[in-house]
Amino acid sequence: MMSSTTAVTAAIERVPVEIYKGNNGLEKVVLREARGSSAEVYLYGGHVTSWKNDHGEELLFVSNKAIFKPPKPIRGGIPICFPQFSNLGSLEQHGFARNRFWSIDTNPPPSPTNSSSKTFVDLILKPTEEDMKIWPHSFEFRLRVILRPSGDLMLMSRIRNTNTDGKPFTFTFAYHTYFSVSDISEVRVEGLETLDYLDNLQNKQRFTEQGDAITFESEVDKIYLSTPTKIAILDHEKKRTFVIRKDGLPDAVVWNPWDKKAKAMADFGDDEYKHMLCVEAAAVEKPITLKPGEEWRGRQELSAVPSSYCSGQLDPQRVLGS
Ligand SMILES: O=P(O)(O)OC[C@H]1O[C@@H](O)[C@H](O)[C@@H](O)[C@@H]1O
Repeated sequence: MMSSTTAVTAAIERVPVEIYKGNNGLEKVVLREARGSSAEVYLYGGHVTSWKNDHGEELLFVSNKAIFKPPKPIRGGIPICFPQFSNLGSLEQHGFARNRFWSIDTNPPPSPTNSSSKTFVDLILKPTEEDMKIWPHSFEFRLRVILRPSGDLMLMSRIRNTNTDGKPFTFTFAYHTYFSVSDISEVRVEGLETLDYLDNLQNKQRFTEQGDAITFESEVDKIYLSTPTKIAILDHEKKRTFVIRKDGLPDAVVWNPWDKKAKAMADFGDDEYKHMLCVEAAAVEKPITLKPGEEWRGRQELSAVPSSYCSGQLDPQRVLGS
């Protein structure tokens, strides 16, 4: 549903941000690059719901049954998990940032990472009085979503402790990215082999990954620890490779609910598990603590590149090398 467009310009040179009414009238920002790529970000959740390449192909998965209605988070895209990942604390699952209304930050402090890209939006989340009843801390969470001329999508988060009571706070975090894949049984993940992980399906027990590459034939819910800064998702059928580059986010969660859990989720189609995979750049094992005035940064950059390889013959260096 596309209706009124508003141009928001800032002092810096940039492409004006387009704002539309999206599903259920919720506002979304649309970013477009000259070569044809695009991205959409809902203010509800600060949530990227679409990332398309130059050919207009959607690269993120969003469920056909996704509920675009507060307080339910949107099923798919890139939910932001903050200030708590999963159920690792007293807050609701994955924290509250994904079901709060963010604002456009028209006057963000300078950021060193945006020298060349002009297509981006700055969002900000600050806690309400109600939020502070459940998490008694004052913070400013700035999220910049950048679409590069190449079509790469970058998310950069800056979280600042603005407590005036002198108290530090501690949080865990994830970019809960749902990648769109042709067929989960044709997908492999590279970059996590031989690493330790906590298995959410086995009481978060710690194991060491043994296989050459990670492939999928049943439910998976693992938190890989101290992961490299690059991870690749190879979609054999689609001949597409996603590359995740991350910074400040040592862990990587890999999740697919598979058939049984899919059926139990109201906002997820019974067979949709075949067409998605979550690989989530995260900071989980070692929670982050900020003193008043301190700021944390966590960044992920996503690329989608054509891949032509024969299963089992991939040289990981070719994908993961810079
Ligand atoms: O249904 P939610 O709250 O969006 O969570 C989906 C999944 O998110 C993953 O990150 C967790 O590891 C899983 O345990 C969880 O089931």
